[in-house]
Amino acid sequence: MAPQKLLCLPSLLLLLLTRLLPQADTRSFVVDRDHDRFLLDGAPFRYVSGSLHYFRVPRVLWADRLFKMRMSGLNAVQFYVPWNYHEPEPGVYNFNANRDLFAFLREATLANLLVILRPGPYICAEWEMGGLPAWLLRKPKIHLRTSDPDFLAAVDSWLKVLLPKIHPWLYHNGGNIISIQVENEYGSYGACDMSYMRHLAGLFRALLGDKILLFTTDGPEGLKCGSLQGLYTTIDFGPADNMTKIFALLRKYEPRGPLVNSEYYTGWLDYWGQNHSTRSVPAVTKGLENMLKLGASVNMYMFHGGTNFGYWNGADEKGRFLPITTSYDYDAPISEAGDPTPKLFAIRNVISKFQEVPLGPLPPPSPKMMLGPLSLHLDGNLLAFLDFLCPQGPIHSILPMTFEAVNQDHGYMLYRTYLTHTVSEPTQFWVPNNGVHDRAYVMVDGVFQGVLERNMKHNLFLTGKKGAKLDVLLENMGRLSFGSNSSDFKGLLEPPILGQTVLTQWLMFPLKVDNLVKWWFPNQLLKSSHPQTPSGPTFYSTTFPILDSGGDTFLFLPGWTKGQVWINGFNLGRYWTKRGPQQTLYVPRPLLFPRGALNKITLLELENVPLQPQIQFLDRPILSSTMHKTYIYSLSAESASEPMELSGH
Ligand SMILES: CCCCNC(=S)N1C[C@H](O)[C@@H](O)[C@@H](O)[C@H]1CO
Repeated sequence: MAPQKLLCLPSLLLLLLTRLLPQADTRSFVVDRDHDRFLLDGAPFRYVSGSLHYFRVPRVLWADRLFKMRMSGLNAVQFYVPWNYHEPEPGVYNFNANRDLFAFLREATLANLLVILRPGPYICAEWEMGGLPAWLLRKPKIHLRTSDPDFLAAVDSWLKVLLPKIHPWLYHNGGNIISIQVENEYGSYGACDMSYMRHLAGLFRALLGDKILLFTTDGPEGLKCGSLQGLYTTIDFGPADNMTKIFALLRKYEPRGPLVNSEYYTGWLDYWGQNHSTRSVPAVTKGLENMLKLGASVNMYMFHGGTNFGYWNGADEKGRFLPITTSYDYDAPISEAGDPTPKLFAIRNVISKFQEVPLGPLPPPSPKMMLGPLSLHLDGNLLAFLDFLCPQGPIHSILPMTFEAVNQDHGYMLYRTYLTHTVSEPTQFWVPNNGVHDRAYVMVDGVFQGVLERNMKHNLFLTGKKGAKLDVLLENMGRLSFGSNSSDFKGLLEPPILGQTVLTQWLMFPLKVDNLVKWWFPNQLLKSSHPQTPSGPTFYSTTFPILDSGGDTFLFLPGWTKGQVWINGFNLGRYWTKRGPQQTLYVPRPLLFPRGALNKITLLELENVPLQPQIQFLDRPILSSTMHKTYIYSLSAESASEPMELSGH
């Protein structure tokens, strides 16, 4: 509990606590270089930690997840602080509700977990732009993660708000934060700008004082540019890596002091369109045991992955642009739905060989709910709602502008132009220099024509009369979170070409889809909207009650193609049934209204809907299959029976 909170306790309890708790002035967490170990309050200490990202778990579930981590035998929790989650606009800060970092710190204290904090400012984490706010790119020439004055000015302004708030939570001040990481795997970034790292180290030291342990984390190949005199050097690697070789390399940078693996990978991330990643239990536990035998301190990345709700997923570029999936299950010891897995029990068993594990059972898996199939009704094509999606009206420019140039950070923007001449023969429509960032849904006079995608060869041929409306809906699939030295601008980065004609004179409509879905569909519009053929960007919805007490559930969208889902106004994230490997979206029980009230689900389908626009809620996730067929799970009392194949899709 933060020190200032102690003061509101009844005086007798306060007196008792101050007798029991080590006094702030005797609290310490230091490196003992004589014996290659940490000391906590003067006693030898080794942390066995796990990563849990509060920004990927609804606040109401934080205590549950942290309790399970403690019961697994962990004595610390490690997490990042995403800058873009807390400063949505320059100078505007949000530490409320699901973004209440300090409530999470309190929950970690109550779970008797120490904290290893990683405030970046860059965090990677498969998070949108690696945690950096997209508004930085409103200065297009900014050089991220360097001593570029524009970048440093924004970093200083943010850290001068965040770090003073963190100060009271430092362990020696009575809080639970034992160490703080500066930047993140800086050695993996091409810039290698040491004045930037020195600037950060100086700022952290100035704002946090000289007692807190500051450290860096890098992969083996990044130690040269990622480590810095005065910051304790730690490393990250996974079960398949050669621990002996890597720790020997680390010793070149930290000849004395405890060995630390700050990210021991228990699983791995998933990309849309790639196979689901897993790491085997024996491999993970063997590597963990070997490190603990060496006396190393270890943080398991991830211990609980959670979900990339909304538009928060990031992306990687490995030959081509690869957006991260909505699920961040990570094949972690605690599943995306918060359930203990066999991997957790195996890890708990290893930890018990080295230190006390709390007595008592792990909570069982949470209750799960099945529901449906539910039929959705057509609300109307996206274009029918344009005035409500862009109430301030369009921005005009001869050439198309990026999302960042019109202050639109996430989601969708509509680009509109008019044909200056009739195109009677099918004519190729394309964007030079791979300029579609990231997916474009093309319509002529409201009729869906097809899709263009970043890094993908798409041939799209159009016809249209002079004066016809050419609409291009651009989807931002999430900004690069790793590696790229260049900024990941979104939108139409080049003017599209139709045949031999460069198309100019564009209207840009930044779309506030969440506001429309969250607050209201204009009911009078629903009656008057003339639902065209249900293809292209289209809204569907329905309402439904849950049965008995309900439970966690997994939204299954058989036959749908790709889009976004909201439940009771909460942006659940992206689905891409057609591409996989994720086929279901995790729906935490607290998002649903109790029995007797009606829940509302809204879909924005971007391409094509199934012949029967139905959805289902299953009692289990499907994270590793690319469905080329349409399945409907026949409902049965005990659980989803084998899927019944309906039709090819
Ligand atoms: C495929 C390259 C991914 C780069 N990220 C790597 S190596 N990782 C290290 C990084 O520090 C962490 O934030 C996570 O991003 C993790 C992968 O889950």
